Amino acid sequence: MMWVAKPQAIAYKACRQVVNLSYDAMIANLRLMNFRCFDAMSVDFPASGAVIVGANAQGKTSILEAVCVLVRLHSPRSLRMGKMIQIDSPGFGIAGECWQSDRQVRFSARQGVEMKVDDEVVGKQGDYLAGGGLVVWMGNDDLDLVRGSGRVRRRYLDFLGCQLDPVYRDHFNRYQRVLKARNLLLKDRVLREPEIAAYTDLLIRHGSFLTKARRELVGLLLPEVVHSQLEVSGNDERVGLEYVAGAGDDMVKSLEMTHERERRLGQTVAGPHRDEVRLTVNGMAAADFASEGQQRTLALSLKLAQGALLEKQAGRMPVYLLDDIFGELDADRRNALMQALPDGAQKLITTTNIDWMQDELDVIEVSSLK
Ligand SMILES: Nc1ncnc2c1ncn2[C@@H]1O[C@H](COP(=O)(O)OP(=O)(O)OP(=O)(O)O)[C@@H](O)[C@H]1O
Repeated sequence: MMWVAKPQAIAYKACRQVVNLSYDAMIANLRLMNFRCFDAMSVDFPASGAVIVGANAQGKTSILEAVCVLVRLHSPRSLRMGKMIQIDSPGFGIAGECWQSDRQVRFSARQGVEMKVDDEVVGKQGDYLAGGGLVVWMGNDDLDLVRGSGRVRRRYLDFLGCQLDPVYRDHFNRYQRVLKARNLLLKDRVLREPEIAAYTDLLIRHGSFLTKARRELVGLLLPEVVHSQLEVSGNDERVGLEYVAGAGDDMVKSLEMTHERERRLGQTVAGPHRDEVRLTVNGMAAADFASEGQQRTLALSLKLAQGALLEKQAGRMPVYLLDDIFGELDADRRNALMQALPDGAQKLITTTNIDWMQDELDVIEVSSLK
C-alpha cells in the first residue's frame, strides 16, 4: 500500500484574506520516512496553515504528531518514540523546513534519537529545542483536562513551562529522574537512608523550583482562560483556576511529616508530582458540576490560553495543531473557536469534514492509494 498526502492544496474559498503579519512560527514542509502509516511522504504547508482532510485512518493525526515531534521532540499521543516507527521498520525519519532552517529527527530503535539542524548534528535536546518553535496541541481528548486526573493538568502545565523556559525544562527533567530513583530506594526492603537523604535534597531543590514556577504559571494563565472562555462560549461563565501544591508551602516540612508513610508505602507521597490545578465554572468544581458543553469549552479555553501566554511571554507565535476537535461542538462554537485562533498563527487542522467551515484556509487531502 502506498500513502500520499496531496500537496497541491485545493483553494477552499476563492478569495483569500491577505493578513499582513509575520508568520514567524512557520513550518514550510514536512517529509516522513517509515513514520506510523507512511512509507514516504512529503507535504508543503502554506504560511497561514491548512485543513488536512480525509477519511478515518488515513494518517491525518500522524502528520500533526510528526510536526510536534519535529518541533518539540514530543508526541502528544505516545510517550515512547518506538511506537511511531512504522511496523517492521528499524526506525523513522522526520525532516522539514521550519523557520527557514532545515531540521531533522531520526529515531532508530537501536541507536535512539539523532537530531540535526541545517545538517549539523545537535548533541543536546535543549540545544535542538532552543532554536525551534512553539506548539499548542488541541486534541479530542482535551476534555480529560477537565474530567481527568491531576496528572493531565500537570502535563498541561509542564508542556507550557518547558516551552517557555529552558530552566523549567531542566528542573522538570531532573525532578522526574530523582523521583524515580528515590522511589526505587523506598521500595527496597533494605532501606538505604543516607542514599535516600541525598535524593531528598535533590528532590527539594528541583521540586521547590517547580512549585514556584507552576504557581506563577497558573496565575498568568487565569486571565487568559477567562478571556478565551468568554470568546468561545459567548457568555459570561465565570471560570476559575487554583494551584494546589502537592507539597504544601514548605517541601522540607512536608517530607519530614510524611517520613513514616513513605517508608510504609514505598514511595514519595509529597511533592510536585502530586500537584493539582482546581478548575471551577461559576464557583463550582468543573469536573463535577459543569455541563459537557461547558467542560469542552473550558478545555479549549485552557489550550487557547496556553497559546496566548506563549505568544506574550516568548514574543513568538506558536503553531496551532488541532486534531479532529470539532466533532463534539455545535457549528457556532466551531466557528467561534476558529475566530478565537490568532490571525497571525499557522494552524494545521485535521478533520473528516469541512462543510461547516467558514474560514479561508487551504485544504490538503490525505488518502491512501490502494
Ligand atoms: N507504528 C505504526 N506503523 C504502521 N501503522 C500505524 C502505526 N501507528 C499507527 N498506524 C496506523 O496508521 C493509520 C493512520 O492513523 P491516524 O491516527 O494518523 O489516522 P487519522 O487519519 O488521524 O484517523 P482518524 O480520522 O480515525 O483519527 C491507522 O490505520 C493506524 O492503525
